Amino acid sequence: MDLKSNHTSPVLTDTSSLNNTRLGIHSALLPYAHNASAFSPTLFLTIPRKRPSTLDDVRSSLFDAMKSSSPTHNILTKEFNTDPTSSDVDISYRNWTFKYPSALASFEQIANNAKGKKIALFLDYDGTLSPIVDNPDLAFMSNAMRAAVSNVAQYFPTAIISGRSRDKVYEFVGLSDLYYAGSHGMDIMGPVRTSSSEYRNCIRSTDKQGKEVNLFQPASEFLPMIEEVLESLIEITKDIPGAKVENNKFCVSVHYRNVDEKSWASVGQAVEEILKEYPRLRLTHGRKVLEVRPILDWHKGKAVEFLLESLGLMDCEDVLPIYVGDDRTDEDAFKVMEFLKTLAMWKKKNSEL
Ligand SMILES: O=P(O)(O)OC[C@H]1O[C@H](O[C@H]2O[C@H](CO)[C@@H](O)[C@H](O)[C@H]2O)[C@H](O)[C@@H](O)[C@@H]1O
Repeated sequence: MDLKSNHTSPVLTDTSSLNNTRLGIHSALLPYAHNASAFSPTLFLTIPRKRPSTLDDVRSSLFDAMKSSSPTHNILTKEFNTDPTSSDVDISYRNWTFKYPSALASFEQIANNAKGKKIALFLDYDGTLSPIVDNPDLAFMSNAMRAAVSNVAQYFPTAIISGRSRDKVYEFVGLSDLYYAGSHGMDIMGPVRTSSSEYRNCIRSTDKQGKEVNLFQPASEFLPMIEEVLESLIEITKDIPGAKVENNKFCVSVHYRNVDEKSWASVGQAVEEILKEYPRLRLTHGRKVLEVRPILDWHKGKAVEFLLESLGLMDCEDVLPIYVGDDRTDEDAFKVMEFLKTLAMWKKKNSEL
């Protein structure tokens, strides 16, 4: 998978005027380009987006999305502490856990698969390293967790991939031996590649310890826009009790965890209202949070690819990347994991022919 020529600028997929959503196909199959116009439309999957007929449709679909991305505590804890055959376990959830069993319960199998392989570890922060708490500013990780991460980083390259700003997540984790990607991968501090295939758009920088690093910020041109939208979001939500706007540098989080459920729709409407003025920004959902980010073909999965490439681990058959995450935004990284696994199996099969 060659990322050499890729990192000039991830594509802008401004689809607002097209009334459809384009999903970039896997980067192994397509080169990035400076701008959207350089992309062949055939390189995208085009998924028609249902046109809502009334304003109420818009409101209720956003509200449904806010509810569905905020699963109840009940569902979240079932897997860990109740009898999975108990009658109140939701069948579709049970089917889901059957298809995707807990990795913790399969630790031995994972360890066996890892034998003889180089592991690269990618960790989400909120809900993975730290517990979910009401106040995002107080989502501290425990000392035991910090020690575990520090320990694992002595053995394997380890990176934190978070929706938070890179500085904030570094402040929480406080470990210098790791790589950090903030803003859902749009702000990566990674290793300097020793090979000749330097990324064109990386900025050579130094980390807090003075070590040379590569900084990759594919959304840097959006910074003024994000700062502007941040101010507007703070203003428009200021009278909704419990709503909280968080500056994540290249994206903005609008939290509704502490908002009365009756007012969730007001939060959604306020955000949509502001976004009408910004067709180059889009909305994604996390755990009781709406996230505003640039319309870039860049996410946590791309950040994982970028770091693997930077570490010189992308084309190696003996590499086992592991990603641990709990949120919708981590799905992008899970898809990359799946793809890399398929690619490795395909390569192995071909080499045996
Ligand atoms: O990618 P992550 O590291 O998982 O970050 C995703 C978002 O996490 C934070 O919000 C979530 O955790 C908060 C603290 O537990 C919780 O109060 C909130 O409801 C959750 O959505 C963070 O505050 C966001 O900015 C991140 O985007």
